[in-house]
Amino acid sequence: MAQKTSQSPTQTLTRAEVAKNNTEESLWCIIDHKVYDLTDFLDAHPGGSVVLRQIAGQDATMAFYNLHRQEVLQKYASLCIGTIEGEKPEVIQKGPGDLSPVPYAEPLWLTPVFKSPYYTESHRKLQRAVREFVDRDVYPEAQQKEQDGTYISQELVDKMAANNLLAMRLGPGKHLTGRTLLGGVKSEEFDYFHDMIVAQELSRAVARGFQDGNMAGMMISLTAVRQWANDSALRDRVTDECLSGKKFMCLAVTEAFAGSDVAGIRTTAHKTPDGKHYLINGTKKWITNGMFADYFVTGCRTANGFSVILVPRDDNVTTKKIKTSYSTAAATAFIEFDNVKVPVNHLLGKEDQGFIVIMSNFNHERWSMACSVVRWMRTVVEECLKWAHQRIVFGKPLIQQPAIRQKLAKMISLTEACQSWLESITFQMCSMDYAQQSKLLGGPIGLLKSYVTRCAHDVADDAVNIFGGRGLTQSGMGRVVEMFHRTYKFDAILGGAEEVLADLGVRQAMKQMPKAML
Ligand code: HEM
Repeated sequence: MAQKTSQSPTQTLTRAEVAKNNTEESLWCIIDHKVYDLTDFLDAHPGGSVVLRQIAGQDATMAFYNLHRQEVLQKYASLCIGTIEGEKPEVIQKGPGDLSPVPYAEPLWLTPVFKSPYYTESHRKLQRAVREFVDRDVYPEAQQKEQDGTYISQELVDKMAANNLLAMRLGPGKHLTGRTLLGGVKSEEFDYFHDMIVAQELSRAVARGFQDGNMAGMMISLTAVRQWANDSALRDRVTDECLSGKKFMCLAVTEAFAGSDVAGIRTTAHKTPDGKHYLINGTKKWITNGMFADYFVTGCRTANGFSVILVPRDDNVTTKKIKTSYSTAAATAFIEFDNVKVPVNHLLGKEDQGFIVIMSNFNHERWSMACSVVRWMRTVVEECLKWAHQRIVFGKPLIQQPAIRQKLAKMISLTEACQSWLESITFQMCSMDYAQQSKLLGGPIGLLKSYVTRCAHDVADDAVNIFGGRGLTQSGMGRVVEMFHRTYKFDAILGGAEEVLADLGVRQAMKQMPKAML
């Protein structure tokens, strides 16, 4: 029986030496040409000690990759005691910022040799820098918060603010002036393709609740303040507070009484007799980031219509946590406004004419959601390709089953089709001003989001079938697929339900219809 020793990971060992360490007193195995000492890990192994005793002293590479994600080995790197003499690890270890070598895991413009008319070196620089930031700084916290349901840390918010990631979330505009962006990108270069890159890279933290907890509320509400505030001093102060990460903002439109049907809301804003304030009364439901928001961009009924008002939190605002099917890290709230007094300069746009504020603001929100969902679909395609490639079923890799290849073909096609349409719409956004976008792109963006989430439905469905039980399990190999299947509906409902947006798209198209019969 071999003696248990404390070895250095740089040492080389022979297969014969490993074979001698085949008992509970000293249990080694080989995974990808590296030697692991599992003796002290036997009792801690989530898969139990029996399976480890069965591979004691042997090469367990096939068995390991049939059941574990590569990241398991990174997490337990301390168990590695050396490498097999004359052999080299074959598995690719991805570092922070690296592109994936898996086919279709990256959009075509990031795939070697493939070209795109839309992206410049500036986009590539931003993509590299944001990916590295997400891998290093966002991913670890996202995973932890998704699990424990607590909110984003001030430390990460500060880091994002310092790197102008918060500012970039609002899209192109004057709020970027004078800021140096990640990758050395100049603020005047920043267009909607840069914006798309930020949205898509951030969703690579694969934590759907945290993804919304990560300032999604500000992203969809500060845009309305920037565009529609009547008081420029207020606009600039609030912008500075939010983009520096000192204050938090959310969009408070939906209610128990009205979801996508914005016209049905019951929260009221009555002017005080002196005309200096509004008194806000009512409730809001499903408000992303509402739990920690300092400002609420709130849809209200006013004397003769609907208005949007920036409401600061005070003692008359109460927020209660709502548990949804993704993590409470999203800080989703039920809100009560009980006689909240707000100065009239907090009105956004004109009184009773809030629809244009909400509707034009929706475009960027819905488009951003489409960006993230498409990236999620791609991540799921990557997960399925990796799994089908390494999972052995009926004595051969899963990918050798034609039924699985049919599913993958469909998933890849849907993802590529959605990305291409997204890029085409993004190009239109780059060449239109805000007013043109509001007038002409509400319909196409509605159709895009609606179609993308329908495709997400199909991708999620096929992915779970490919993963089997693991696609229903919140840890281990299938955890990304499980999360996508559980949460893609957020994108199908939030920001306008699938059917409502599809209908909007057709109604808007009909407005352009020539009067004459054709
Ligand atoms: C360095 C060696 C190993 C480490 C660090 C390790 C770690 C883990 C971890 C963290 C899990 C939880 C699931 C996950 O996160 O993927 C797990 C599950 C499991 N492990 Fe290991 N493991 C090792 C080697 C092995 C080997 C060699 C075998 C089999 C021969 C094995 C069999 C299993 C099984 C059967 C499960 C349950 C999987 C499931 O429910 O899908 N493990 N292991």
